[in-house]
Amino acid sequence: MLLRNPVNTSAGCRSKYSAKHASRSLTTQASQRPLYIPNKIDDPNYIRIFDTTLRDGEQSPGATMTSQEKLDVARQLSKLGVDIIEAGFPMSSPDDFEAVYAIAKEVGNDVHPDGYAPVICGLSRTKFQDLDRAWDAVKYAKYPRVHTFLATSEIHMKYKLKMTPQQVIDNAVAAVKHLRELGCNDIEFSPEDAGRSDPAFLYEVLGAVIQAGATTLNIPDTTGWNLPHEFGGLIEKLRKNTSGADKVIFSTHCQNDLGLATANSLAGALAGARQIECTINGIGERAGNASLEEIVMAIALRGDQQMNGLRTGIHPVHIYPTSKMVMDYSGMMVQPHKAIVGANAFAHESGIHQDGMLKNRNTYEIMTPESIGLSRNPEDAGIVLGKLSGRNALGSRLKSLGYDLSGEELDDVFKRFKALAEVKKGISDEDIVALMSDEVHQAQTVWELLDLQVVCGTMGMPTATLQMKGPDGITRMGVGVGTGPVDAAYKAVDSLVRVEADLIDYSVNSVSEGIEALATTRVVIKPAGRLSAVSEHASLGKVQRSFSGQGSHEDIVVASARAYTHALNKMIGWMSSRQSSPSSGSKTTSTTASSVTSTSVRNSSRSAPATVSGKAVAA
Ligand SMILES: CC(=O)SCCNC(=O)CCNC(=O)[C@H](O)C(C)(C)COP(=O)(O)OP(=O)(O)OC[C@H]1O[C@@H](n2cnc3c(N)ncnc32)[C@H](O)[C@@H]1OP(=O)(O)O
Ligand SMILES: CC(C)C(=O)C(=O)O
Ligand SMILES: [Mg+2]
Repeated sequence: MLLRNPVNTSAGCRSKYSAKHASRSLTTQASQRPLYIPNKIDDPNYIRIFDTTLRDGEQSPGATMTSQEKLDVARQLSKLGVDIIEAGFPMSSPDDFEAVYAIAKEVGNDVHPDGYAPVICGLSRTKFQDLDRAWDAVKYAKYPRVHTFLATSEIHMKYKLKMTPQQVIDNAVAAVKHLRELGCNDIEFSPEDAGRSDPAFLYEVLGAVIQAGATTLNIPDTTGWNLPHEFGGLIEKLRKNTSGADKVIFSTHCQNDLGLATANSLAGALAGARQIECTINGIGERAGNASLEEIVMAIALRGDQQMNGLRTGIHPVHIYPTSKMVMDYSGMMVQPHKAIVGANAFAHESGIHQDGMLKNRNTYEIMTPESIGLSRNPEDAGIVLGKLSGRNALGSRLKSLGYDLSGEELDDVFKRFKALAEVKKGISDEDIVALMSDEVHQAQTVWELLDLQVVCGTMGMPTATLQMKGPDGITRMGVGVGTGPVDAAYKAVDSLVRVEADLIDYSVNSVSEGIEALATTRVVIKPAGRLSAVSEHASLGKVQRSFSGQGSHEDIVVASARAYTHALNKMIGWMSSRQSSPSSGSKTTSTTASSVTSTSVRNSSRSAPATVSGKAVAA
């Protein structure tokens, strides 16, 4: 239940959904928002953005939000600058009534310094009881609106409503008149399933509701059936043939069943619609609705050139924080390649694109991430290193990590980078640093893992027993008890090898498919202790020391133990070379390949969660 007098949050208050960057060029659009008059807009190029995330968006299966969450989203939509917030369907439940009511009272009266306050709208069937409830929920807003609808397609009238076309006209007109009698002067009417309705019948229904007092006519393509030219054509025909069309605003409401919701909405706007109904992240019934961020950015970026100067009052810099909030609250995560707000929308993985991005960001980005409120490290240009990356991208990342390489040196690291990227999906900075360490010291076999047996399950602590051949050629047996099977195996290795190491990174990839897939495990370790982590290299200067190891096996624990042993061997080899080098002096630890049995074991990161393809698992 919501408080009747919710605390008003100040516009300047920062939360985790606040935009970190301001976009100069794109925010100025919003400053000339025309004065709100329900049935007309003084600027012929101005498109009203009607956000229905809290109504149609909430109709996405599983996306219901609490009334408190709806209020938070409404506040955020007001920051974003949407013209109309459809806050819910008040008749649907007491909780939804309360949410719409609270949003109307608070957000609907939060007048911004430029005079803007969002219109707060509630949806209603044509039944008087619903209409009364909707009006009661919104009427305290500065600009209240009720949106009523009735289906007009043959199939809906006949099978769903069981009404004749004349009954549909009569009910629609009665609903609009009833709203007028209640004192509502901002009335939206939707002929549901207009996209599959007979246009001639639509002229009749729409003409009748205009006469009864409707101010906005919303044309829903309820089943996402229309193609862009078809939907644009429908808007054009309706504007031309409906009596009184010039006295109202036409609106689009496009569902996304064929993935055409954004294209259809823009086609509608080009044909004269001046309100677009959409949702954050495109959530909504079935395949969703037209996505607000796509529409707004298409108009912001191409409105001048391709849409005769169309514009909106949205502040794009709040798009990303709003998208994130809606994902968090609704539980509906967008796919990585979702336009504008997907995780990959500003990421570049292939070498040719990365090279272009490093030379000029306009080569592959049509907007900046900052313009939609997404912060990105300015140095990395969204570059994600992987199997398809090239030398320029790797060189640039190395540079940002402190290694200035070119020519043969870069070629060398690049070869090993490609080999690693074949088996590991995400290449982290730790991996790159380890590759550099690998270059300055290649592994030699000091300790060899011969056999490993792990006992684990829900009864008792996981225990590992193993056999390893040491630097002296003698085979020894080690035992370890750990929090998980991998931890136990590492403790067993430690019990024999006895060097101080911190585990920095652990990852597992399966390199073949199926239940018997081969697991490739990769670990990155560094010598424990501050001094031993850095040394000088003739051509590279100061080099951060870390050592990677890789191991493959059908058994993930064996693969992990092999990887760890491999990394330890590299580290031991490096330590012994430091000890024998006259320049290494006091920086080296006392541990060498020949003294490994006398040093104590410390591994501060061992209990940290390890990752399997990016997800946390107990090692
Ligand atoms: C295209 C759209 O997105 S439309 C909006 C869809 N959103 C929702 O439905 C969410 C909210 N809905 C609800 O909570 C419930 O459906 C309620 C409270 C509105 C109605 O619940 P109930 O009274 O139990 O009816 P129920 O949902 O089972 O059936 C809908 C009834 O409304 C009728 N109806 C459908 N649309 C309309 C309309 N626009 N105007 C009048 N009646 C309508 C149907 O014909 C059906 O009537 P019947 O009971 O005589 O057969
Ligand atoms: C209520 C109406 C506008 C709707 O959501 C639809 O037809 O898709
Ligand atoms: Mg809809």
